[in-house]
Amino acid sequence: MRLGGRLSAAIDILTDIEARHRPVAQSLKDWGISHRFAGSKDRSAIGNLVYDALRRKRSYAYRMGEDTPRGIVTAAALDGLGLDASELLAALEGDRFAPNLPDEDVMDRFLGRDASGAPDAVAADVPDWLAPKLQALFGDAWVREAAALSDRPPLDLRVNTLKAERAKVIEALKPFAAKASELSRTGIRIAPIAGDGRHPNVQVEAGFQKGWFEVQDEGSQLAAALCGAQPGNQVLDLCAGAGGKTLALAAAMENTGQIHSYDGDRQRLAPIYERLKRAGVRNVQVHDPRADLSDLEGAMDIVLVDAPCTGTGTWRRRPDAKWRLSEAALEKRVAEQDAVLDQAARFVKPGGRLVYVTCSVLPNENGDRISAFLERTNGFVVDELGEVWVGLVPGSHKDGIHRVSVGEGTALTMTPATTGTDGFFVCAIRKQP
Ligand SMILES: C[S@@+](CC[C@H](N)C(=O)[O-])C[C@H]1O[C@@H](n2cnc3c(N)ncnc32)[C@H](O)[C@@H]1O
Repeated sequence: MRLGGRLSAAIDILTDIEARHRPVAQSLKDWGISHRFAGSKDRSAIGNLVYDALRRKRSYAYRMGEDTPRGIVTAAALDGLGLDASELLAALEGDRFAPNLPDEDVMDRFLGRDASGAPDAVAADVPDWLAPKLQALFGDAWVREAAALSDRPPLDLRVNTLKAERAKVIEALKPFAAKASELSRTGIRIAPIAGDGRHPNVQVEAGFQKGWFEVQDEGSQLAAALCGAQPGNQVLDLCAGAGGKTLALAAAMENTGQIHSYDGDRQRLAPIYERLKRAGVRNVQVHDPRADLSDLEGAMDIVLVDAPCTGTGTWRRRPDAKWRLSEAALEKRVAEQDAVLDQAARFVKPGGRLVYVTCSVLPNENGDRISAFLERTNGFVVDELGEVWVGLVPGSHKDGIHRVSVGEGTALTMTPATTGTDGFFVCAIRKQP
């Protein structure tokens, strides 16, 4: 396909997403099924256009002066491919599949204009109702923080230290310019996609098949590391899902002690068995939703609650979720978070810790949930995670991350703008002996 056909496809897919409120991955997949002639490069290029357009939907529409799929896909092409208007039009010449794009002077105006004159929520590329919530957390920096949630994300890997050293994995992934992560000691980073390229499918690499590494955002790796799990510990991963954090904890515990991995949804838990096997993990017991966990009550050194959340911290990877999120969905998540915190508390042993994690940056889902929990539950105090962070991350400074005062302690919020990771919140609360 030439660029014209790719642009037309991206416009069709965006129109479908908007008309039918469909997840972007689903729309792209359906398009692929009904256009089997399109090659993998075409699919990635179309995917980039659609994702970029969704990431910056409002600021692109403002700068282009046109809030239509055509307007924002054109913006994504100019921005993402680094073309000027005449280069874009020249690339479409004689292409009968090319869409009818905005005029050249409109494109020139787009390129000459940033979104600084726009209302804050437009420049930040967020729905209006979320602006006050983000402002409450980030203060004057909120537009910059929110805008960074619209960047293309890197591809992050976690080295499975049960099977390989980081240098060995980096060497194996040399063709992809893989580099040691800046913050996570077990992390490897492959830079964000440039232009119309794509990330390598690292899961077909021999190293992946051998269990040397997992795909895991650096923020998720750090959230697991902040649990401070030690060899020999007893740990309950209460919202284990497909096991991303379970695997990281198992490696930190050097395959000793015991991790109990549970999830309320059997479907989400299903991939964990295969992943544990590939990673060579032997200290995990998986409990399906029917399991009786009462034997674990009052016995855990660490209970990890990787809570169900709105996922605002992952908007770089799932930009469509940003526009689908509603106040009702947020309220539903908040209720689930309160319930799962109450459920978790009874498993913590005296002197043990409950570590609460979300991949959201919204205070309602984060510090507010812990404050509410402390109000209705006796005997827990919030740890000082700021110092733990400095100890964990080589060369870091305590101002390199958002510290959030909760109760008498400090929780942390990671963001693309500050830590270069997805957005994550981590708070550790200790059960008093
Ligand atoms: C953020 S995801 C977990 C991701 C996973 N820990 C990882 O690192 O890959 C949240 C999970 O919580 C589960 N969940 C929600 N409410 C729950 C509850 N009350 N008890 C146990 N699991 C719950 C959901 O099924 C979902 O899999």
